[in-house]
Amino acid sequence: MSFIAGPVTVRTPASSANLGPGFDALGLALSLYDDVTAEVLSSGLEIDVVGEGSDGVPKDETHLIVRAMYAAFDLLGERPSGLRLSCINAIPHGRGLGSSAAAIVAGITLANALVDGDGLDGAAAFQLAADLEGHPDNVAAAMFGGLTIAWLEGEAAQVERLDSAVEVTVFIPSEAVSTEKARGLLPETVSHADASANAGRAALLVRALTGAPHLLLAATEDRLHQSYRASAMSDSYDLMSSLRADGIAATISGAGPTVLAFARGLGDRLPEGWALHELDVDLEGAHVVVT
Ligand SMILES: Nc1ncnc2c1ncn2[C@@H]1O[C@H](COP(=O)(O)OP(=O)(O)OP(=O)(O)O)[C@@H](O)[C@H]1O
Ligand SMILES: N[C@@H](CCO)C(=O)O
Repeated sequence: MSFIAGPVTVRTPASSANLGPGFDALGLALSLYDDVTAEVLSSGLEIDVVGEGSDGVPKDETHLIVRAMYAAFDLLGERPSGLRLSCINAIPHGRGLGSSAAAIVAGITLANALVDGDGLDGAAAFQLAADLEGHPDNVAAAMFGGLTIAWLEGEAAQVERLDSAVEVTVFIPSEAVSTEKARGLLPETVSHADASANAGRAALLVRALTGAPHLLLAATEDRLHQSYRASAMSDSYDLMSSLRADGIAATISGAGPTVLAFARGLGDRLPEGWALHELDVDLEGAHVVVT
């Protein structure tokens, strides 16, 4: 196997998972991006990070993008002799906007682009991303763009992708909550009534997000995860509840603590010290940037 020298740049979108009732299944790609450039070196590993996470992420082989690249190269049969990575990050870490999924998908997409010949096909790339992330919802949206419905057939990750044109505002608190911590707050079992309520709302949500926005408030009602996680993100839970009480469809984005609202013009609801972005749905997913 051989490699091209590069450099190659990959752009990967942020994503919001769950969207209320679609826990671990629904994902929406958002117009906030990380750009990562990689090139092959004769030896060594050089990593430069600008923007989100620049102070926190490791600059060695434990860097998540490098781990994903190596995992893809290992499936393909060989790693390059050395690598240089340059990351320009806009997706905040540990906020529920799919930063880890974007890093994993960027790494796999870059590895494919640096191989001189056939890389992993779409199904193999998605399976690897879902295995590395541990659940498929964010990686589906980051890889394919749009609105994604992901599920598992045994261990095999599956995805169905739809277009969506909803407008979104995200409210991002300054403090992170790790996905690991937020998942640890979930109960082992839930009631049949709660499970069936979520199944109905999740079905309705797919319709609401693909051309029936008047259904969004009802369709984003959740009983499976948001209330269980409220203790780790009480300001976010309060903001989401107050937006919903005013008729605005709002959810906790992914594992939180970002609040996502399907509306615009909400600047007056922004808590002090938080950041706000008005975003569109990204329809492209991760892709090589052609210059
Ligand atoms: N661009 C990146 N480069 C390197 N490491 C990253 C990058 N993005 C995320 N990570 C790693 O992933 C961690 C955040 O992952 P985590 O799953 O907790 O949150 P998230 O992906 O931002 O949120 P969510 O999964 O709820 O959408 C970071 O602390 C960092 O270790
Ligand atoms: N579905 C996941 C998304 C975060 O990665 C969760 O809520 O834990």
